[in-house]
Amino acid sequence: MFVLLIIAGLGVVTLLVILFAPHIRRYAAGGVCKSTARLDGKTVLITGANTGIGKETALDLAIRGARVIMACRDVEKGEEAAASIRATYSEAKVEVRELDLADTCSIRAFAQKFLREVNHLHILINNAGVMMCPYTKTIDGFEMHIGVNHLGHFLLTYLLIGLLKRSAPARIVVVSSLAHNFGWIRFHDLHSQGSYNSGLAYCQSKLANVLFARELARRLKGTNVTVNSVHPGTVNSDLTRHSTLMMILFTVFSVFLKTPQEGAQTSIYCAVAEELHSVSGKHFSDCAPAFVAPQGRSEGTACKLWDVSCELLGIDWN
Ligand SMILES: NC(=O)C1=CN([C@@H]2O[C@H](COP(=O)(O)OP(=O)(O)OC[C@H]3O[C@@H](n4cnc5c(N)ncnc54)[C@H](OP(=O)(O)O)[C@@H]3O)[C@@H](O)[C@H]2O)C=CC1
Ligand SMILES: CC1=C(/C=C/C(C)=C/C=C/C(C)=C/C=O)C(C)(C)CCC1
Repeated sequence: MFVLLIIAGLGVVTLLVILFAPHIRRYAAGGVCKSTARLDGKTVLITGANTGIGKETALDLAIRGARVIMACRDVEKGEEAAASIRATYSEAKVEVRELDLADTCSIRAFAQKFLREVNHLHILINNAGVMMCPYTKTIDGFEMHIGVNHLGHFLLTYLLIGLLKRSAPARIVVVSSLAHNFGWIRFHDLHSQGSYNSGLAYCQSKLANVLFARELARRLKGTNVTVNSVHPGTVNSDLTRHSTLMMILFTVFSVFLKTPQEGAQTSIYCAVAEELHSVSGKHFSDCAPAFVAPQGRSEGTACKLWDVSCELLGIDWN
């Protein structure tokens, strides 16, 4: 009897989901960037642009007329993505360059070539990310989440900040997550050598993204280079590739999740919206200002993280 009731309940829920699917989809899609701003003559750099949110961001900004440089660790995958963008929009000015954020030599080589060959950079989107991977270290010995999601982008931004300032007005968008709410910066064990939890390591790195954006905004005051962080929403992308459970959940509940195109809206909004021209150091979700957890608002933590990041990367960024 009990089993029959459960089966009947599940049946009713499934039927309701099917019936209301269009409404659920519309609600799940979240905010849309309504700006029609053109980017002709502007240069954009997007990390992790071969798939998911990064690829959709690249497509949108290319349609607005920008020259879009897609920084990808796998050039072959990057070229496939660029080809599919060109297939959608034949005039897209997209190009692929190799960048592995898990290797500081690759980041330095990328930046060196970039500075030699590209004269302007108006929009930098720090989008690439890994989530819940098994314990791994980057080439330089950093735990993978903090290494790629935070330190890799920190170094990249440091190397390109001069160009961004010279190209001002310029914008930096840091793709963080709601997951920053559940993170702490574990200064005593930043690389999780004592204990490792893949979920918490991801949350720590996403909190680091929020703190980096706020601290960088403070330091960039008066330069006409702004920086904001973003939560894209819960997006059905390859991000779940390291967690079978998340992959199953995201597939089963896909109707409730954003598509990568919907997930790209807030990044696009922060990159182009006219009303944000002088807004800096803020966090956005669904193309609107969003809540930042108390640990993401701590100036002391942001400052300490900045110093620790410089020390780990062997750079002097004041
Ligand atoms: N999907 C979601 O629900 C949410 C996503 N986010 C954030 O959005 C951003 C984009 O994620 P999403 O599009 O969903 O995920 P995807 O997994 O689809 O895309 C991640 C991108 O990052 C790239 N990447 C991973 N490691 C490296 C590296 N070492 N060097 C260079 N590039 C790398 C991937 O390249 P490759 O394909 O070669 O692995 C891929 O292009 C991430 O920062 C993520 O944390 C935040 C909240 C929710
Ligand atoms: C609990 C739960 C879900 C929600 C998952 C969420 C909310 C995931 C958020 C992931 C983020 C924010 C990742 C990147 O930063 C699903 C899948 C709807 C299925 C039903 C159970």
